[in-house]
Amino acid sequence: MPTLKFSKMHGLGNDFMVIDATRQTFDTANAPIREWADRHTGVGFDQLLIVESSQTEGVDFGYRIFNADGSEVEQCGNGARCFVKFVTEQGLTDKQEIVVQTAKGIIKPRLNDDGLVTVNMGQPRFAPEDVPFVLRSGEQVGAVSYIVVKDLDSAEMSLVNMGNPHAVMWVGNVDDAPVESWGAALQNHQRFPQKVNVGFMQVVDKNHIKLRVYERGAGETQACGTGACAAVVAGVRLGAVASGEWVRVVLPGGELQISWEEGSDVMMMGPAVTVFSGELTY
Ligand SMILES: N[C@@H](CCC[C@H](N)C(=O)O)C(=O)O
Repeated sequence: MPTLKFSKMHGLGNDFMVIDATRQTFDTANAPIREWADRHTGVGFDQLLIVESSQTEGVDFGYRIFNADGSEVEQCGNGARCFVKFVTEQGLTDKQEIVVQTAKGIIKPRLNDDGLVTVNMGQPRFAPEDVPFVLRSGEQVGAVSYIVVKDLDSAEMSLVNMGNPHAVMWVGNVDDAPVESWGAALQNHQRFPQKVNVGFMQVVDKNHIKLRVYERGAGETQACGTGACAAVVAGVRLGAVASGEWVRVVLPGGELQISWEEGSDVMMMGPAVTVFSGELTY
């Protein structure tokens, strides 16, 4: 039976099992990811992160990400911060800023002197088919009738791709937003054949938003880094959030700082924590 060393990490409560595939053999095809993700009988995590070597000039590492349901995804913001902390703590690099290849492009996480991590998350994409769209009153989204949202009779969702797909809805109060029901229904809506991460954003002021995210392949998480980036991008485009300034994004698990202006890369800053390291056989 193969044995595997791993670390358990989290970024604002969005938790990860992190595997170093540069110094041990790891075959994702045979990995029981769903079993490991189980919070009662496994390690328990929202995403599995795999650190790989890179053969590409100027790129330090490869980074693969799997959701708790076993699906492979393109990007993970909280994971990127844990990634840089992991490769530093494990002695895989002594660089403060590393260049990482993900399934959808390059990201550049940097470990700051104060222990926080800043990540250049690259540019958001707005494909022509990703223009904001409106669900009208009475439209059926999965099993959920749309009329429920307060006194609104329609809601616009901004579709922002941060490498992975996000739909961001601007709501009056995140505390009573229908995150579970709407998140699950929208995620499986025919409009999103690849499924989607659904964010519920409350704008407190131009430099402060609150956010809850129902993640593709994991359900509602304590925090979603790419979701926070997508929400700030959506907020800037809607004129509700400050452009080119740090915006506080308060999630159930804590706080991130995100900054973006049209035409620029999205910057994210926040913590990354190692919980424990272990070894398992499978
Ligand atoms: N928690 C993540 C996002 C992980 C991937 C996402 N669930 C997807 O399927 O796209 C983050 O911090 O960005």
